[in-house]
Amino acid sequence: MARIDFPKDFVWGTATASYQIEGAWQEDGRGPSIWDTFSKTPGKVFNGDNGDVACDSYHRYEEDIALLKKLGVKAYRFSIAWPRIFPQGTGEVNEKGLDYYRKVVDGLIAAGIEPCVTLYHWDLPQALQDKGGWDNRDTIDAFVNYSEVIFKAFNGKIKQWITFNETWCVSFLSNYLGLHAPGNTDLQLAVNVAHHCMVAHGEAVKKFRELGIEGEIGTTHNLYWFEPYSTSPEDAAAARRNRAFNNEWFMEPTFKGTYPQFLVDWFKGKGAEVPILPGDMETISQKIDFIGVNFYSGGFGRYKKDEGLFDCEEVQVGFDKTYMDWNVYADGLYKVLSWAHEEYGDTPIYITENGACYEDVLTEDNRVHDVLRKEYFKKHFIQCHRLIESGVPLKGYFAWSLLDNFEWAEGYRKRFGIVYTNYETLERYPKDSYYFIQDVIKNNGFEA
Ligand SMILES: CO[C@H](O)c1c[n+]2c([nH]1)[C@H](O)[C@@H](O)[C@H](O)[C@H]2CO
Repeated sequence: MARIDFPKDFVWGTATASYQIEGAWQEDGRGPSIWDTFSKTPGKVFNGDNGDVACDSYHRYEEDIALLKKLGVKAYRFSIAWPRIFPQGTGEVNEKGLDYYRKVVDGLIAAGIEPCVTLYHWDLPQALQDKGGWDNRDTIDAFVNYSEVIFKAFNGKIKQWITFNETWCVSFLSNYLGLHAPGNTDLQLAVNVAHHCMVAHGEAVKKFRELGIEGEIGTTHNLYWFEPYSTSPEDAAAARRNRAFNNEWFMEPTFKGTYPQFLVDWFKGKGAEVPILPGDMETISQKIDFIGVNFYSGGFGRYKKDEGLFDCEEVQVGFDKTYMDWNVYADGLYKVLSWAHEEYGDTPIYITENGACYEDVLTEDNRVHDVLRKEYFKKHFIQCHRLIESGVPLKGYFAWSLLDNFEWAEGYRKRFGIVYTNYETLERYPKDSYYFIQDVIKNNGFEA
């Protein structure tokens, strides 16, 4: 058995998001978000599930903080619900909304846990969507206004700031594939949304710097490792398009201030062009202090004419699968972050999400023996260690997720938590994976 030891300043954490855990959807002045609308649109979410109650963390946040403290994490990543702060997206600040997050942040700090806050994890105020949402450039200013209120309210308390969670999901998953809120299926619209979200990210970074807010700011992109099935040029080109759709389309603007030209041309051929205004690319590529990467899986693809958006079909090569039918491809984590480091330089990296969904069974004595999830984490921790040993500036890891929670279009049937949530009683029960991670954090390593 080989000993795997992490640097003493390595940040172990877990992650959640507002709409997925808070519930209290109409409490204390919260306005409706696009996920309230989408989840209550018949056929959009499994079983008609919605976030009205979720894990009720709005009322049970102290239980969550106690679980985090017992777990031994150094940091906790959560998101702030814009509709709690500005029920109509802009206008007057809803102080009661801010009060909730003041209690969470103060509770975390009292427990010795660093709050790491995502400003936008998909719950756009519906009132802004009614005016075009991210397709409307006015939403950029609304986001900066909202961000400024949060920056000022928590300056000195929150030290790690993430502007957006997964602009790929906000744009292509939600506005081209139509699987997430608001559920559009238009490529040009999705390209507009992606661009405007990245401009909004850059404008928020500028505001953060202008205000002299303490701490570090970055953004989180979901990176997917995707390789050609064969060495044929057709497979290589097809796989590169598919990978770039997820990775380069967002990382290039963020770090190089340009879009990958081969994909710009490809989208142009599909009738979609990027609505760049003068100054946009400089704004998007504002220097950031870290990059958050969400990694779950990867795969192989080959050329197949007229298959999907990129003439590319995924090829099954025998990976084990999670309950989301995602490949368990831990080496992909090493490959994608090595690639990102090589391509985009030495900006510190945090894995802001990594985890797995399996069919969990709660035993009579309220235990969950989630062997497969433990194995998933162990495999990915080893790859984290390989990355650190290889000189990649990997500074921390946030397990997704602290709790079983509202898994978007999959509703509550898909569980990612290291803590089991009983949705009838809202009781929380740590799973075996929780105790595994607790031990890894305590020893800052493990026997591989
Ligand atoms: C392809 O996976 C994505 O990177 C991804 C996976 N996940 C995410 N993004 C979101 O950030 C979370 O809100 C989800 O709950 C979580 C699990 O589905």
